[in-house]
Amino acid sequence: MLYYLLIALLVLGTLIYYFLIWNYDHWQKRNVCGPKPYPLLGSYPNLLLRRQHFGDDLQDIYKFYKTSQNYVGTYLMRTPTLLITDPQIVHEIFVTAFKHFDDNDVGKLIDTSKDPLIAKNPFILSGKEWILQRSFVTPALTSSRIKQSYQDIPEICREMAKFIIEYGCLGINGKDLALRFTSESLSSCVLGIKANSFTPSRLPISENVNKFASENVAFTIFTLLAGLAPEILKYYRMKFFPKDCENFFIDLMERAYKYRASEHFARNDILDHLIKAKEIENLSNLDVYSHTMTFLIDGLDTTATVISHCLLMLALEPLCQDKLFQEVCRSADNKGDLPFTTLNEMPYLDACIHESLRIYPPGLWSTKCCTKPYQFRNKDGSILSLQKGDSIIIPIYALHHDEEYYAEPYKFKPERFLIENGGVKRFRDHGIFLGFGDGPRTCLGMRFALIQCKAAISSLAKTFHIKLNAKTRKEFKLDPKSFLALHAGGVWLDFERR
Ligand code: HEM
Repeated sequence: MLYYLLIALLVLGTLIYYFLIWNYDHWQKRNVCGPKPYPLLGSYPNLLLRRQHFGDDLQDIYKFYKTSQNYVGTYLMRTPTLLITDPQIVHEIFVTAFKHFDDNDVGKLIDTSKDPLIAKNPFILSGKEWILQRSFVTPALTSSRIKQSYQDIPEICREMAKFIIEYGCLGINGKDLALRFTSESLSSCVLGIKANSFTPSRLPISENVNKFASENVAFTIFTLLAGLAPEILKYYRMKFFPKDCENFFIDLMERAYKYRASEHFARNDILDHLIKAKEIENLSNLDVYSHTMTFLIDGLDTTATVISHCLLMLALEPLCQDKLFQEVCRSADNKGDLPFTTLNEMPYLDACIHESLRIYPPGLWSTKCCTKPYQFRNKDGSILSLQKGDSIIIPIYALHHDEEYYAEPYKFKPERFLIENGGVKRFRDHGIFLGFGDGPRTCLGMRFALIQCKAAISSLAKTFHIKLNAKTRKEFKLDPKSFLALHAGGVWLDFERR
C-alpha cells in the first residue's frame, strides 16, 4: 500500500513540477534572453519569499541586462512577461505607439460586475469603456474646479500643524500623518464632508482603503494563483472589495451626497460636477459612487506616499529644506498664507516633490498589455514581434535610479527638475521619469495630487524644522514587507517649531 502511495506521490510531484515549468521556454522560443526562472517563483522569487521588495527584483534584472538588451524575457510566476530596459521603447509604449498598448494589464484581474465601486475606474478599463469613463472624470478636474475644491485645504493644513504640536512633535509616523492629511483633504474636496482625521474620532477612511489595497490577503493570493495559471482568469475573477469595506464606502457616499443636497448654495467643485453629471447622464447612484471612489482608490495612498517621502528627504537634506523654507517665505502673502495660484508658481517646491516622486514613486512598476501587433528592435538589430495579449512590465523604480540618467541616483537633488535644467518634461520625454505615467493614460489626478502635496509640504516646512527621528533608517531601501513604495523601517520624523 505504502509503495503505491509513494508512486502516486512521485507521479503527482512530477506532474506538478512539469506544470510549473512547461512554458519556461516561451521567451527562448522567441529568441529573447532572460534569467533562468525558478519553478513556481518564476523570475521574481521575492514575490513570495519577500527577502527584498519586488521592485528590487525588477531592478536587479534591469541592471544585469540593460547594457546588452532592450528587453528581457521574464516570468511572473508562470506568466511570460517582457521587461523593458530601453527608455525609448518605454516612451513608445506609453506615448508614440500607445494604440498598440492601450490596456493596463491589471484590468484583466477585476470583474466589474462583482465590484461596482471600481467598475468605472479608468485605470482598470479598456477600449471604448476606458475612453467613456476617462472623459467623464476629466472635466471634474479642471483648474477652476480644483481651485474651488482647494478652499478648505489651508484650514486642513492648520489642523495638521495643531495635531503635530498636541501629539508631541517627536517620533511621528510620517506616512500616518500624510494619510490623515489626504483622508481629510479628499473627504473635503471630493465628498464635501469632514473626516475628523486629526481627532481621535476620525472616520476610518484610510483604514478601509488599506483593507482592499495593501491588506487584501485574499486578493493577493488570487493574483498569485492567476500568475501560476493565467487560464483561471477566463473562468473566474475574484471580488476585489471586501464586503464590509464596500458597505463602509457606500454608506459614507450616501451620507455625503445627502448632505450636499441639503446645502442651499452652489459650489463649482468636484462633487458638484459628479452630481450634475449624474443628472445629465442619468447615472445610477452606484455609478457615481464608483467615480467618486476613483479619487479615494487612486489618490489617497499615492499622494500620502509622496508627501511623507518628501518630508523624509527634506529631513535628510537640511540644505534643501532651508532653500524650500526661503522660497516659502518669499512667496507667502502678508498674512503668511500661500494661496492656490502662488503654490503653482514655486519652482523649488515643485522640484522637491518631483525628486521624491523619482526616488520613491508610488507606482514602482507599470504593467501593460499589447493590444495590437507591434515590433521591438533589440540592441543587436534583431526584431521581436509582439502579439495581442503579450504582457509587458516597465520597471519604473529601476529607471528612476539608473545612474546613467540620474547622477547619484540615491541622493535627493531637487535641482535636477528645475526648469533651467530642462524641467520634468526633459526626463519624461526620454522615458526615464514616470512618476505620473505618460501619454493618453497619464495620471488623471496629477494636478489635483500635486496641489495637495504642495499645500501640505509647504505648510509644514513653514511652521517646523523637519528632522529625522532616530528610528528612521538612513539608507534608501524599499520595505520588503510592503508591496507599496515605503522607506524600509518607515518614515519617522521629529518636528521642531520654527
Ligand atoms: C501623487 C499622487 C499620485 C500618483 C503618484 C499617481 C500616479 C499614477 C500613475 C503612475 C498612473 C499610471 C499612468 C500610466 O499608466 O501612464 C496613474 C493613473 C491614474 N491616476 Fe494617478 N496618481 C496620483 C494621484 C491620483 C489622484 C489624486 C487621482 C484622482 C482622480 C488619480 C487618478 C488616476 C487615474 C483615474 C488613473 C488611470 C488613468 C487611465 O488609465 O486613464 N491619481 N496615476
